[in-house]
Amino acid sequence: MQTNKSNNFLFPSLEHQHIRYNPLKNEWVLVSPHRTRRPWSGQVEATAVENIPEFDPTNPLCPGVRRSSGEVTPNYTSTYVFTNDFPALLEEVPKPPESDDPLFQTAEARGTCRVICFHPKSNVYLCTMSIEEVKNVISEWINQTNELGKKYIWVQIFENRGAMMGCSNPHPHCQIWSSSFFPNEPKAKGENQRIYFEKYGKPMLMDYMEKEQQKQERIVYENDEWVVVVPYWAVWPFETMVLPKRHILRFSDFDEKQTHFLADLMRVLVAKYDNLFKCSFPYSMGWHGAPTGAYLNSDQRHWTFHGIYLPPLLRSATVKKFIVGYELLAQSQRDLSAEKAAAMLREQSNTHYSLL
Ligand SMILES: O=C1CCN([C@@H]2O[C@H](COP(=O)(O)O)[C@@H](O)[C@H]2O)C(=O)N1
Repeated sequence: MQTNKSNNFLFPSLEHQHIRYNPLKNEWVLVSPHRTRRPWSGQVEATAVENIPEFDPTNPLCPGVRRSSGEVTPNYTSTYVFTNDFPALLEEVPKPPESDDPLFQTAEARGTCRVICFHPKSNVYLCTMSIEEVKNVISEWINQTNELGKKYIWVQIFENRGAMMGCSNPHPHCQIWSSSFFPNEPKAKGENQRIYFEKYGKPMLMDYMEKEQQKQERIVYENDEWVVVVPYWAVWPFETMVLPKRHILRFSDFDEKQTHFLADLMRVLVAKYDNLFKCSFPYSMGWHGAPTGAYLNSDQRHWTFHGIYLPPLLRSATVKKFIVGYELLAQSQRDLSAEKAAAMLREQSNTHYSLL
């Protein structure tokens, strides 16, 4: 069996097109590194103005301001959680009618949606908050997962950062949507991790993390407890995945060290992202772990808790990748290789440019 090095010599995957397999999703992505030389004459977005005030008396996520529900946001001093006034899921709804037509199936969808404010000030963010303040956010994520996970099989924590991601409010915050049904993305990941575990006897993402540490080709940053890579099968140019060095299934498995070092990693990762193009790097991010609710009493050892960052920027603060055309009709495609994207992020300072 040829070693990876000789394969790279015979087929330098940083130069020639090829497809890469994503074992988590059981999908392939087309990689066309030769295309990075093409001239760019596409759309350019205006960069967001970054003069966010510390307090906005009209922003309902700020302490003391009235929300759409009529409730007044308290003068919170750390994190603050409230039920979304415009939720996509409600807790109590009538069941939809059964159907025996295989082409017209409906099923029940119950849940609850919450908003978590990271900090009382609007002009701070994870990369400029103290590590203790970021640990408060992680502790809130653990609390919410424990509470909502008792009732719902899926608790999706996610953050849309920046207007480019449709974020409707500049105050540092994220959302939680918990549901009575198992959403498509994590359900597919769970199935592929189970198949791998049954075949190889180890959790897929723990094997993957160990091999990425041996290869040292796509690591962006690591500390005592976590490693962040641009995954071998990444789709978005600077997509990253956060992996634990000790096997855990969910937020509820965290110990103090994992909380501390995840806070460290998140501050460094966002600083690197923002340093790349000297802007507040837009992204959607979230966490996937073993399902909860009824699944809490079943064997979920095939799962590995991990984080996903999905940023759209491609070449500058104003040039983004579009998932359109071939990528919607055929399959995902990227030009910049995962290895080059990882090197570009790795080379960035661990300290946010606004603090340098
Ligand atoms: O008074 C308000 C303002 C915003 N919100 C909610 O805050 C959320 C802000 O999150 P986004 O910026 O990701 O859209 C959004 O889902 C919106 O519904 C309230 O629940 N009440």
